[in-house]
Amino acid sequence: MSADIRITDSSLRDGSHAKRHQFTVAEVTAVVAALDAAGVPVIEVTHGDGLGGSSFTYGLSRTPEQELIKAAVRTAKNAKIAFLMLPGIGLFDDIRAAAGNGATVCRIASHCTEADITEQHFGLARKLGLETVGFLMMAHSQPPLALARQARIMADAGCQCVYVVDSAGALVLDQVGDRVAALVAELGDDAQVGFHGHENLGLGVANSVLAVRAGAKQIDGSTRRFGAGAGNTPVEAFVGVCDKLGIRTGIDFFAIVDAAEDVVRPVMPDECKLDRLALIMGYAGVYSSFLTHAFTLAERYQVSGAEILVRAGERRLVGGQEDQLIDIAVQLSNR
Ligand SMILES: CC[C@H](O)CC(=O)C(=O)O
Ligand SMILES: [Mn+2]
Repeated sequence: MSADIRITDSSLRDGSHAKRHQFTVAEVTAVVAALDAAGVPVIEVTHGDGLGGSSFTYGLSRTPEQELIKAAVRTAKNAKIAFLMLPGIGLFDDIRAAAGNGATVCRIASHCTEADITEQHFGLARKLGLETVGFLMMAHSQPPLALARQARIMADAGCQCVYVVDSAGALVLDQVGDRVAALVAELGDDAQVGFHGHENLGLGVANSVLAVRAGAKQIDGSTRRFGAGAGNTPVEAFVGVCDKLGIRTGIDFFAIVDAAEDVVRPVMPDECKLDRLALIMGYAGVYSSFLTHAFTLAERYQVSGAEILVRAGERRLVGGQEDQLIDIAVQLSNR
């Protein structure tokens, strides 16, 4: 069946944050088999913070991510396997290794004002024959035209689809449509536009529909919302909504619903909940992957996780500044 949009499932990458990076080969194999059978066209597999993310700062992986990528490639019959990398966390050699292990979609992420740090990485990925996707993270923090200018930098560097990434789950409805439309107008036929949503204000599906209406051709989600914060746009709900709206995804609704319940849920440590901390992240515009760090620090320093996140929002912290969460927790405990 041909599709109007392409969905990338990020459960095995964004979900890695919620899993504290403890995936096993058996879990990845089971999830990839189920998603592939349901018709998911692209499955992302990497440490939550991308290639090279396994570290004290971001959390050590249980299984080397290249082993997980190999298992995913071995298992998928039709789906392409994607990986994420953040320049400075991962290195060129990590991209080469992922390509050598059979991944074919290279997703390079930067904070949404810093697209120029991705230029060399897109160049390398294209040289290796990889399909390229760019992530403009924390997209709520910049207005549409500023984002579009950053998208142009990525497209000129060889990126084939630039994503508006709502890392904090802070964007609300038209704020998504306006940003996607600005990128579509800027990029024209030079690159597609995508949208990556988080559920922190409960809007992942609605925001993704507005992204499609504004011209997005690629949409991210995670089955059972298995992602950072309150999780990502739930793929199974989004597929059901698309079916009803006549937007073809190529994914079988009943098969993805079964995969969510029978295969993905058992791999998750807990449901990704729309609870107090997740809501605060969406409201205050805080990077979703800070959630597990806030939990750990709240316990270690006997302070409020909610207050850590509110202060992180006030400081306008971006991905990569996880160590400042420690500073906030220490200040709160000395108070
Ligand atoms: C650390 C990378 C980050 O989790 C990428 C992403 O999914 C987002 O910004 O939402
Ligand atoms: Mn995310």
